Amino acid sequence: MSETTKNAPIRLGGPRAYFMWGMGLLGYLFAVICRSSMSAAGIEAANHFHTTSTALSGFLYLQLFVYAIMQVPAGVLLDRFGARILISCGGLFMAVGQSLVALAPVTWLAVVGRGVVGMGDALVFISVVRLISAWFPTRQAPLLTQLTSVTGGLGQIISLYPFAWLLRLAGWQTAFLTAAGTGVCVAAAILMTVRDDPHQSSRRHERPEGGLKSAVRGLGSALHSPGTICGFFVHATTWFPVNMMNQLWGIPFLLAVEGWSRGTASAFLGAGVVINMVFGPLMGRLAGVHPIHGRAAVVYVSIGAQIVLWTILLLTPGPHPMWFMVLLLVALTSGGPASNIAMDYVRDTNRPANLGAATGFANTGGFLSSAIVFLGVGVLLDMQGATDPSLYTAQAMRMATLIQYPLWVVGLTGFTLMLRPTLQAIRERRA
Ligand SMILES: NCCCC[C@H](N)C(=O)NCC(=O)O
Repeated sequence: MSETTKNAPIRLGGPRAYFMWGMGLLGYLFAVICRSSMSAAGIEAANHFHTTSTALSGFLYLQLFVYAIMQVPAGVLLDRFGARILISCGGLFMAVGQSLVALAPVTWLAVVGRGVVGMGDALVFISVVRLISAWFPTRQAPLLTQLTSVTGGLGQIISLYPFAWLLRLAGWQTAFLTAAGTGVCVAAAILMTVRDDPHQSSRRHERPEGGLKSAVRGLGSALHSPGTICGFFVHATTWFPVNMMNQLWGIPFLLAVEGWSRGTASAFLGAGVVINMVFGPLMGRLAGVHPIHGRAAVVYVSIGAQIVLWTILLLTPGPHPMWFMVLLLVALTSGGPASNIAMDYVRDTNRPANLGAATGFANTGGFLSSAIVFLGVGVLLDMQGATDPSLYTAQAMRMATLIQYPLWVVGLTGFTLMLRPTLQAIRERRA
């Protein structure tokens, strides 16, 4: 590289930055397609493995579990090897996982395949967030993070329509092997084109001194930063209610408490995708322009609205008027984009060398709280004798969803305690 190029001022946020982000986004879109492909396969999956839909939900748990426990190691690896390597490896892992699902002669091998998909998936989102921090100015990064989340979410639509269509037309193996082949192409494209940092002179990640040990020490420093813990609480407190409704308990709740049909309940929850598209860019812009008061306001308003509307819902008899249910959906959906503000607190309070570990840690928050709620609702239903869906009464469902309140109390307390030192750190850094 010539001296001139080396000394040329680096332009953050220019066309090259958008290209790098676009490639990362491609990796994330593929990750979302893979994670939702099994549920999109629906009845075909049950038929293919000669099993029940309930047993198939085990696939979802495993994938989520692997994703969650991999976040911190993935973050440490991200600091060591960089986003380019991690997203590419993520794509390859997912390709291997999808191939196992395609070819598995027995169900347990497909379960392993889904675990491998979860492992690959875990490497991608935090790596794209890391690419954004490297390539865009601080003020623009929150918007790009939100756009990643919204655009990547479209992967679910790709699974539900083109992928499900291919599955019905060409069969199980062809559909899952096509997904696997796509993963290999995506990984190769990212490996060949992405550069982790505009300051690097080649595509090779300039590894920090001290090997993996020093990357693990970086995790220690990341945990000492108030913004990392603040981000963890933001992620843990904003997102679990909408995740609980979308992933598992929304339909049974709406059937039991509101007396809706399955079709109406699915359409209602599906409308959240559109609301998300509005909230994501709005919150991203606000979080970039008003890092001190704007971000905190979004978090408090989102959690506050969710608590108030859930409380009204649980204290008043159903069916509730549609305008009220729409308000509830808007409040619930705001939790998804609000959870991304976690990444903004992390980014603005950590050294670039520890950013992967810090982001990985914060990103476990919502997965941990979601896991507690997924399981807690089931346990509380069982304790009331509602052991199968035919026994889910409105009263049992209302009682079971009370599990959210202790999480809100812990999360809000943690966020409020960590907010002041986090804002102090942001102010100092910007001064
Ligand atoms: N539709 C909104 C989803 C919120 C995304 C969430 N903050 C998150 O952590 N995503 C990680 C991922 O891998 O998707």
